[in-house]
Amino acid sequence: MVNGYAEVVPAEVLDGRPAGAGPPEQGGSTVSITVVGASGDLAKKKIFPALFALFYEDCLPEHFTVFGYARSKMNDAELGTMISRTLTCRIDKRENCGDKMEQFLQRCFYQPGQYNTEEGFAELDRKLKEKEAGRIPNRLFYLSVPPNIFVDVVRSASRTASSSSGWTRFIVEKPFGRDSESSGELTRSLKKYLAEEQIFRIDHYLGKELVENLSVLRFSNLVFEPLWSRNYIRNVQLIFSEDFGTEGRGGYFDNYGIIRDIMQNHLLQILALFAMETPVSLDAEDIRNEKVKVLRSMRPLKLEDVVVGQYKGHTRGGRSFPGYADDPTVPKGSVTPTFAAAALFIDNARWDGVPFLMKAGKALHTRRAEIRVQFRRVPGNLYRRRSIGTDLDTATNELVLRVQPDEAIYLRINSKVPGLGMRLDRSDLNLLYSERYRREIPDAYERLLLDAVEGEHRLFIRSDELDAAWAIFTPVLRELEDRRVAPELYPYGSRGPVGAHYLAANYNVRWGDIAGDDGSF
Ligand SMILES: NC(=O)C1=CN([C@@H]2O[C@H](COP(=O)(O)OP(=O)(O)OC[C@H]3O[C@@H](n4cnc5c(N)ncnc54)[C@H](OP(=O)(O)O)[C@@H]3O)[C@@H](O)[C@H]2O)C=CC1
Ligand SMILES: O=C1O[C@H](COP(=O)(O)O)[C@@H](O)[C@H](O)[C@H]1O
Repeated sequence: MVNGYAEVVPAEVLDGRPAGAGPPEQGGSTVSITVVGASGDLAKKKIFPALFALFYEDCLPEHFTVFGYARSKMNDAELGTMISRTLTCRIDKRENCGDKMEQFLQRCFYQPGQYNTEEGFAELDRKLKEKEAGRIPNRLFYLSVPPNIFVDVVRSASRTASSSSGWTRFIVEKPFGRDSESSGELTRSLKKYLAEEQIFRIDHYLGKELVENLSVLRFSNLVFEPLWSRNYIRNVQLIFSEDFGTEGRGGYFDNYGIIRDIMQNHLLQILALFAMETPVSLDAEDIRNEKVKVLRSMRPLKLEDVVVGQYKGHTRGGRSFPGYADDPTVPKGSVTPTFAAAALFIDNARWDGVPFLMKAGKALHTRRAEIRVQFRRVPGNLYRRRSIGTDLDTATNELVLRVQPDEAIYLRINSKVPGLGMRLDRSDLNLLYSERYRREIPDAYERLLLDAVEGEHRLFIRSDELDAAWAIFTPVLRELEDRRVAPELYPYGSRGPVGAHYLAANYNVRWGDIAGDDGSF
């Protein structure tokens, strides 16, 4: 698929273009990107800066326009001022930075309007046409608004501001519902107005460099793929932690909790890429078909395989850190988890019996996201008694993909300590990105926005993937809520509830992120 033109889609909606229109002539087209909810946090923090970075790198088409759309009263100049505060150039690309920002801001415009009526979008359509100036119009809408407004925006924008002869696409932000039912309802509502090919459900973890590299590592290195199964892998750990709480987002968060916020999407997407079979090709549908298969092979998560926690206030070094429940936007007595650990299983031939452990939490001691693969022990290890302070029988190889911060891939091995004796210790074969690659790593939103402009769906979630993902988590979420399971309290800035260790121990696992420096368990 090139630029989204070779897809098989219903004739009338064909990505917003009339059937048989064929690809637009080179140079004869334009792309308009409308950020709906332009006054909001995500737009300021991520979307406008990512669009600028793409512009700086000459990745946007020659003719493009950016529109901000929201209810807030603003004019073009005020939008420009708001955006300019958020723009930065990459450290290695400082030359002409100011000029580039100016050129970018000249392409940014604002249209105020409501989300649930068509007037604002009709006015937007009029302005877009003016900017498109007779070129083939392609339009991308980024829904950066709270989820209860998604369908209103799609209804109004698709009816009044769709492209007449080019493509029209919508990027939809998470959350995609709260459970199987509400997610299904959202999908059905979106599909009243859009074809699946027009919908780009974003999971920004799929745009992270290390997550992209996961498939490259697996499928282009002979040394890994043969080991990638229950025969050699003891367990897989997917770990997410943040060293700050829900500050300012408690109102949103309380309705979702950490399982929906991080596990059901970011960690599960990584798991699917990690565990899928080799796709037929790198085409979006081939990759997504494999992800769906692996997700459908997973057992629904059981309550006994979940531990939940919630952070409480803590004072350290004379500084006080508030508890989750201290947030005035959080309802009194909330049992919403800000931490969860879970053991998941894939019932297929490759992964039968291998625990996939997930751990995600806010207000922990560190900010980190990583995948840890612990291999089985070496049978009949000749060197088991030659180590320095480590039992080599249990200190097995571990492959770590550190998604952030300090992106790295390292393999923990046992190695001989130089000298005349025969002593072994643990060392890392380490690919540290900042040492190997001297360029700044693009933000995930840059890659994903570029893919959406190019019509590439590979890193976006298909509706059947979403259904399969919710099927794994919905029963346990319902049970946690029906029973009002009390979360284990943990101090702000700690390593989280001890229950997570007992859960791992049930499967004979120790969390890799808390094992001794020598890797011993
Ligand atoms: N912020 C983040 O870090 C992340 C956000 N997301 C998702 O991205 C989307 C946008 O997030 P974020 O920018 O934080 O959201 P905001 O709460 O900042 O909302 C974005 C804009 O939507 C409008 N808005 C807010 N609340 C309402 C309401 N109740 N009714 C109508 N309009 C409203 C406001 O614009 P105006 O009043 O001008 O119309 C606001 O500026 C959400 O779906 C969120 O879940 C996903 C990952 C991370
Ligand atoms: O989707 C979300 O992600 C962020 C973490 O993203 P990162 O790229 O900064 O790791 C998280 O803070 C937020 O709660 C969640 O909604």
